[in-house]
Amino acid sequence: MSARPSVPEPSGRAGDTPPRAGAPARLSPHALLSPAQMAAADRAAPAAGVSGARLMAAAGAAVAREIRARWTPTPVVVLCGPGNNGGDGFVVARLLRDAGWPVRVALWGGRDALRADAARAADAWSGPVEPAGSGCLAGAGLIVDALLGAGLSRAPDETLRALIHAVNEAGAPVCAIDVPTGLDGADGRCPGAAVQADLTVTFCRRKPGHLLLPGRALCGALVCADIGMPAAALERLVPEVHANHPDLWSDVFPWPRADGHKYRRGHALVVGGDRMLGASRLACLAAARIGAGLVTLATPPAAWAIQAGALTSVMVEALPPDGALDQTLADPRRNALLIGPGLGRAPGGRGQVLALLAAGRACVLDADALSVFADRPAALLDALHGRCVLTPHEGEFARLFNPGPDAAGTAGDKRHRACAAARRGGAVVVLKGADTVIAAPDGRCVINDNAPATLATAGSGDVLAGGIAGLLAAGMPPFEAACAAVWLHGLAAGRLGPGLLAEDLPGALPGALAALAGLTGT
Ligand SMILES: NC(=O)C1=CN([C@@H]2O[C@H](COP(=O)(O)OP(=O)(O)OC[C@H]3O[C@@H](n4cnc5c(N)ncnc54)[C@H](O)[C@@H]3O)[C@@H](O)[C@H]2O)[C@@H](O)CC1
Ligand SMILES: Nc1ncnc2c1ncn2[C@@H]1O[C@H](COP(=O)(O)OP(=O)(O)O)[C@@H](O)[C@H]1O
Ligand SMILES: [K+]
Repeated sequence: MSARPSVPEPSGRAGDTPPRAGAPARLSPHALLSPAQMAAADRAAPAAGVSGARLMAAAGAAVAREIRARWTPTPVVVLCGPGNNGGDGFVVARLLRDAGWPVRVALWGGRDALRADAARAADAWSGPVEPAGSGCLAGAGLIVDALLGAGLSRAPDETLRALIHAVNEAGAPVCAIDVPTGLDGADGRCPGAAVQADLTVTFCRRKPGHLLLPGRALCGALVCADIGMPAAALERLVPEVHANHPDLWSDVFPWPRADGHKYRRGHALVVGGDRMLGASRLACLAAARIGAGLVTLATPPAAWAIQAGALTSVMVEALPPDGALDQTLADPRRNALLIGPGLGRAPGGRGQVLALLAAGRACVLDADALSVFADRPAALLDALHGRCVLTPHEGEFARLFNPGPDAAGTAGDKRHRACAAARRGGAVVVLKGADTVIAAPDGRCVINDNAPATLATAGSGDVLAGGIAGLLAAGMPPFEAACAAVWLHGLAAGRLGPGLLAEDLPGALPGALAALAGLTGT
């Protein structure tokens, strides 16, 4: 197995490859840079030996290459804006024309607005430059969006909005340079209007807005091109967020050991309710498939016979009628706890959650284990500890963290809300969705991008919660366990394809684990 970076510390540089003596550290390829960080790298590049013009030439060449790899020659309209994004557009125009493509260029904003490298790139374009307006798109077989880059400084004004709408209504495929215009690369939001691209070519590193919705959906296919940014220009950047990838956590993945036995692989305890019985079963199966050596389902007595009849390798035990957990927690080898799937909102639920938290063991709280605290979130948040993982979807998250007297003050984009919630709770927060964000109380943050839309089906969250519990039982630290389970969950779903039911997911975990083993050389 090759040496891999670990997930970075918030204020450190872990996560990036250790430097050779005298050489700058290499920024993790999974780091997501803010537009401000990317701009700082652009500014630092010349002192590190690579001029802005060279970067722009490489950026334009990368875009032209990606276009030529996907489309056959067709009339292209390149829409250029007033900044360096527009400069990249002029380079693309020249390269495509040199390759024999029919190319027209339309400029949004006056030629005098172009500065430095962008002005020089415009000078190197010898063809005509039309004013950008809806008419300039007539006859386009492909539109190149070089209007604005990632650092949107304000919502598009009326003329830009009209241009964006014209692009989206032109009926031609769109290749966006760096980001679709109107999308804020920092957070994935688009205040006003944004270009809908089929292909987006960005440079050096992706930005959070490429992964977070709605940004991700606006990008179409995303390519991150190497444009020769010198390592020294990136060396001072401390990425605050990464894209989820095994490189971030595979070094602590709990593969079974040749000298192991089932107790070494951990014992996950799932506390179920007396309704929605399938939910806790799905969680148990996922916990066992992903790596726990033993799994026990503790169930209300009324559900015992059904659960015991439906499960084989998972042990099923009946709780006392009052739901007290002291007996079931008496065995300290039950080292990872899960409550929530199928719990329901019966009055005893809160007490059970607090009892599990009081045990101080690794613990996953999902679904109703979160919702039962909707009227008094502080009662839950104050009881959490550093080995807890919360797995809310947006609805459950809002119940706990919406601004209010108890709130974590979680306004803002999805990443910042998840991070604020993790800080407030002192626990790992997995804020689920197509762009699941995993945040740790120490500031680490990962965005997942491998989950297919077929996961939007009842019970898939129960499988995820069980997967996290299984990895916790097997000894993985909470943040890494959450990242790994989310990634494996997405991969398993992707491998199943259309028609997926939540009950298919545990059975698809072995294939996903095998793929992980192959990827990491385990
Ligand atoms: N990151 C890199 O490694 C490289 C980046 N390059 C390109 O440089 C771009 C960044 O260049 P710039 O910083 O000049 O950014 P832009 O090309 O996005 O232009 C910024 C200009 O647009 C204005 N603006 C921002 N939002 C606006 C709005 N809503 N309405 C009207 N005007 C608005 C700003 O005030 C500013 O004048 C990147 O997106 C990329 O395409 C490449 O040229 C070279 C390498
Ligand atoms: N459109 C989507 N694309 C990708 N993943 C999704 C999408 N919608 C939901 N998911 C994922 O599916 C799971 C759903 O969990 P949850 O909402 O708790 O459902 P349930 O309670 O039915 O199990 C989460 O892991 C979530 O991230
Ligand atoms: K653009």
